[in-house]
Amino acid sequence: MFDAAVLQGKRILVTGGGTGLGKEMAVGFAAHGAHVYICGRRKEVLDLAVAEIRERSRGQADALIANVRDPDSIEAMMSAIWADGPLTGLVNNAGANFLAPTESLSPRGYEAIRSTVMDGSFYASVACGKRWIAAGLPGVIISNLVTWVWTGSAYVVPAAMAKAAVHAMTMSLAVEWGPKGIRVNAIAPGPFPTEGAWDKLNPLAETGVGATQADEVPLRRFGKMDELRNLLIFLMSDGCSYITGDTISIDGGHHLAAPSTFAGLAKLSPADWQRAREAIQASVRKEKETRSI
Ligand SMILES: CCCCCCCCC/C=C/C(=O)SCCNC(=O)CCNC(=O)[C@H](O)C(C)(C)COP(=O)(O)OP(=O)(O)OC[C@H]1O[C@@H](n2cnc3c(N)ncnc32)[C@H](O)[C@@H]1OP(=O)(O)O
Ligand SMILES: NC(=O)C1=CN([C@@H]2O[C@H](COP(=O)(O)OP(=O)(O)OC[C@H]3O[C@@H](n4cnc5c(N)ncnc54)[C@H](OP(=O)(O)O)[C@@H]3O)[C@@H](O)[C@H]2O)C=CC1
Repeated sequence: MFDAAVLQGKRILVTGGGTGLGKEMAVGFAAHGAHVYICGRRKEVLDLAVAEIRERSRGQADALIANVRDPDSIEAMMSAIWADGPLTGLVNNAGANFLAPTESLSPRGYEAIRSTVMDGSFYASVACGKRWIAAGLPGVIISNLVTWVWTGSAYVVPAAMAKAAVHAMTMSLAVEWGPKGIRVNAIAPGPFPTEGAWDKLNPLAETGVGATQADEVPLRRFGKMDELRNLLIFLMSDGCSYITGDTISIDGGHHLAAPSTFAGLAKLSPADWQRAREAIQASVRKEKETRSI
């Protein structure tokens, strides 16, 4: 879909790029000419991921250990990267989440998710942004959100709240940093099964509902990693130079068919629809009989 050199010369950090969606994005960036950096909290996982990214992309990849919940750890990572040259792009991808009834969450449980998603995205964005601004360089920030920024979601309330905060950051920084040549966008994926997410969000047969079910997606399937890569490569490329401040869904229409909509009516037969129509019309007739004008 893209020229193999479309990201030549780019230097892109993907937080949480040692696993799941972040690793898949990193493969796409590196295969299209970028030097990718990934970070996370597990050295062995990162080392294996770097080897895999290099092999699958035939491109350049390096890893740094960093905890996005800790601003000092982010600063140390950025200093180490900048010592070899400035980044051109950042993907705020590191995330944390688990299913839990909200009334059961302790302050520490809430804090673990909020600090990873909201604080981590803020600290990493500012660490890059201040360096780009000081050097008069352009830059691109993309945050990996979820469609809950529009719909919310029960049983994952801290994650929905924190992602919504990063959605607000995206719109706000796009305006503040636009005049400095920094584009700030986000993506809102629907279900792309990964071990990390499914372990936390679909741990039992009984937890397989709506959010993690392919048959609730209008396109009737999960997302594919190539589809995710195509969007990320485009958003990161110079060809995307007039898009900023946007959060783009990539979910097969999932959030538009959310449980809060009438999506479940897909199961009605033509005979059911006929009975529904008769019932509605009967109600309208009854109301009409009592109209005064
Ligand atoms: C549209 C559809 C798209 C389809 C669906 C896809 C949706 C995508 C949206 C987002 C998805 C993701 O981010 S998926 C990414 C999933 N990957 C991850 O989560 C990786 C990172 N996760 C982690 O680091 C850990 O899992 C996490 C627990 C969050 C933090 O680890 P820590 O070591 O910091 O924390 P711990 O000390 O273990 O725990 C901190 C507190 O949290 C509490 N806690 C931990 N697990 C708990 C649980 N299950 N229920 C209640 N409370 C829990 C503990 O009791 C502690 O509180 P006290 O008892 O008070 O001390
Ligand atoms: N899979 C899906 O269907 C969807 C996923 N998303 C988003 O995609 C992103 C990736 O999720 P996914 O790949 O599925 O899940 P993973 O669990 O595989 O990815 C999460 C990554 O974040 C890293 N991470 C977590 N906490 C920290 C931290 N404090 N500092 C540094 N790195 C950290 C983890 O590494 P480590 O633990 O080693 O630090 C891990 O590599 C998340 O933001 C998620 O919300 C959005 C919508 C749908």
